[in-house]
Amino acid sequence: MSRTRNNEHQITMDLGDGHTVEASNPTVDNSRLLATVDKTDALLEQWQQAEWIRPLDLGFARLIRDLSEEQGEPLHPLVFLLAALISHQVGRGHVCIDLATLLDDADATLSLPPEEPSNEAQPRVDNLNQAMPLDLNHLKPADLLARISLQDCVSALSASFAVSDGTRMSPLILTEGRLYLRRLWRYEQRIAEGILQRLALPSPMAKPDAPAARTLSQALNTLFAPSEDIDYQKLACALAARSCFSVITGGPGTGKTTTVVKLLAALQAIAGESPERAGRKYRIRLAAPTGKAAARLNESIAGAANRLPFSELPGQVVLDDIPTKVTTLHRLLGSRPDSRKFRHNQDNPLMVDILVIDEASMVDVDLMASVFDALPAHAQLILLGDKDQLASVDAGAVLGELCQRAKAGHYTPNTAAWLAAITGIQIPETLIDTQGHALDQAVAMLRKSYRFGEGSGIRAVSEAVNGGAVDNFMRQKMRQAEFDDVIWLNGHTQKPELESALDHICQHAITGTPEAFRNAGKGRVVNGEVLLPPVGYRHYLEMMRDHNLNADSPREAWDALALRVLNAFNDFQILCALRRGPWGVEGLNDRVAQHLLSEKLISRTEGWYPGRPVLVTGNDYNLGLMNGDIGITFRVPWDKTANGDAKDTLRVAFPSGDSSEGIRWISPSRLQQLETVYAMTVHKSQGSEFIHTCLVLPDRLSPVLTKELVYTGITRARHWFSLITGDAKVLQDSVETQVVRASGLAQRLSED
Ligand SMILES: Nc1ncnc2c1ncn2[C@@H]1O[C@H](COP(=O)(O)OP(=O)(O)OP(=O)(O)O)[C@@H](O)[C@H]1O
Repeated sequence: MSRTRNNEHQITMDLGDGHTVEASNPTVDNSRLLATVDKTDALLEQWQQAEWIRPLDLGFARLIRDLSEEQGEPLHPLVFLLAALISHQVGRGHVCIDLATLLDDADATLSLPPEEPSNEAQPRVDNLNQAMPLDLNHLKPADLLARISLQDCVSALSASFAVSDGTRMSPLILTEGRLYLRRLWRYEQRIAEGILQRLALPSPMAKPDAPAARTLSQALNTLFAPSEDIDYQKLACALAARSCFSVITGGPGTGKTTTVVKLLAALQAIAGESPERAGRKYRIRLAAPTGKAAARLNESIAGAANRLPFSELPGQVVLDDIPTKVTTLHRLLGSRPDSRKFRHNQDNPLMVDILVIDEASMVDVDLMASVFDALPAHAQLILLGDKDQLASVDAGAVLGELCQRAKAGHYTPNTAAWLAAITGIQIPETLIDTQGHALDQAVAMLRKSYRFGEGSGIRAVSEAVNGGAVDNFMRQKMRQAEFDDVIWLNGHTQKPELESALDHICQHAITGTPEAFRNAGKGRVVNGEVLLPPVGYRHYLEMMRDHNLNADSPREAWDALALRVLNAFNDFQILCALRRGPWGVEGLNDRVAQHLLSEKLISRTEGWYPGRPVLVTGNDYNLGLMNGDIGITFRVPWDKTANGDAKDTLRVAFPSGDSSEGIRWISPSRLQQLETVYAMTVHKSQGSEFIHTCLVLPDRLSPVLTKELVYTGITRARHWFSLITGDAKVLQDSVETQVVRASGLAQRLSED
């Protein structure tokens, strides 16, 4: 098979059987490529060689073909194609293919051809070049599907043995114009059932004069001081207390943790007052999708619980009634090595009355379905998260979908009246909708940020990004360092020269460039806390170098040093949109290491060396390490030579992860899945927070560059944020691109 390029818009493809077809021209009939499965297979083989689709995608289509043939039913070529495409889409995070959207704009829906390598699952341009050295132009999906109608797809799929509407076993499911892999369709179904079942449970607080409702009202009035403004935290507590399923969403620092702690106190007050429970409090568990997110919630929840006015609450609530230990979801559900199945499921449910999941935007459909499987039918589920963040790495965007209508409220007049009775707050007319769905009544949005002060650029810029436009005024303020906490380091240069821009990033990584911030970052006070100016990696490396511990020092002293260094490493983090290329994690990790070496802050750049920071990239249950954990390599004098003298050896220090201040020291040779982490992808940074983040945007647009990615990158910064761009235009172009993951969950839930 060969391809020749005729002109900008036309490619002739020789299928090797005397047929040629022309591509990229909608007037040309390409349906011959869909004439037989072999022809479609030949085309997909091309796409696979060019790394447009994965071997897995083509393999899946072939498996469907073989299964059909075994049934004596040859597969329709269109079904063969769609089987490969649904597998491709699932690899990109979609739960299904919406056929109408696909036919409307196949290239955009499938992100084919890939503009740029975007993540692990997508091709490398260098590989692409090797695989297709002569001609990178392929017949595109849009060309192939130009004359295919929705009816063609539905007819071919419906007639296939491999496809059903779910009422019989089949590997593919077609429902309401959406094509699913059976597995994902089941996940979505289990999630929808779990939510709808809980939304339908009658609430003992439904009537404002019911005893439980009166206790709730009393508890909320104790927990929340009267306020002139609408207190959305109090409203969120009321809504979430009333329903067996609820979502509380809000941006950084809007008080999700503060609110949930008060909510749990109110629920325990209700349990304490309830005659049926005879004083028995609820069994509550707290979980987060990653170890890092769990550790962060651990830290903040204990503080918030300590501030509760226990003595004034009804129901004799005490501090011990509020759990402060947060576990990872995998640990909670009882993950088993080498198995997708968890120990807790319908047959062995969790012993829990209330489960709170923080950072729920990171939970994919697979894991969320497992949560519903493991929850007893009566158990209340509360999801917390920021709906505007990047969706989960794997398929689905559960939180985003559940919160699609959150901003506009859609509370029914009944809900509004109930809220007024319980909280004394009249919600704005704009949030009331006589047609509100059951789910809307259980979703609360926190609308005020308490973490960032009025002058905060992190707040202003992240809100602008969320709104889809960083306007001239905002860009100018970033360039001129007019915000207290944000700078755009090379914002004055539209398209900086590559080498100097990359060196600029490395210099910034060493010092944090405090002088570029307003007042050189000095004298900032946030919520009563005096902040230190921003720092870079020099800070933690000098802390490591300047210690005076030796072989006689107790292990606790080494632990304390490691903890200080790990905390200091958290003071700065480069975040990249891309993994590969000079602007990506791989290129920048190497380059930053070279700069640190030339500054004599590290001793080498390859292999293991003191100061090397590493990110764990897969769960290791034997070592107790979770994907996302960060460790730092130390030289420690703990081994002995043959004659008993102290001998230096390398160990990687990880926080113990159990909310204690302990450290786990692990020998580098035992660590399997990890990478150096001077630079980290924004995807990997989800659930983490750093004092100062530097977001690096590359010199051209790629499919990963979206509003959600930029928003997530900015909101990882607690106190300081810096931006470096390879092309100033990429900022706005990214912000104008939004991720829409195909899924049917929202529709299923609106059909209640
Ligand atoms: N109603 C409030 N009044 C004053 N300060 C508040 C209020 N709610 C929260 N805060 C403060 O704002 C900060 C952020 O609150 P919290 O940690 O609860 O927010 P969050 O939404 O969970 O943050 P994150 O983005 O880290 O998940 C904390 O210092 C908290 O004490």
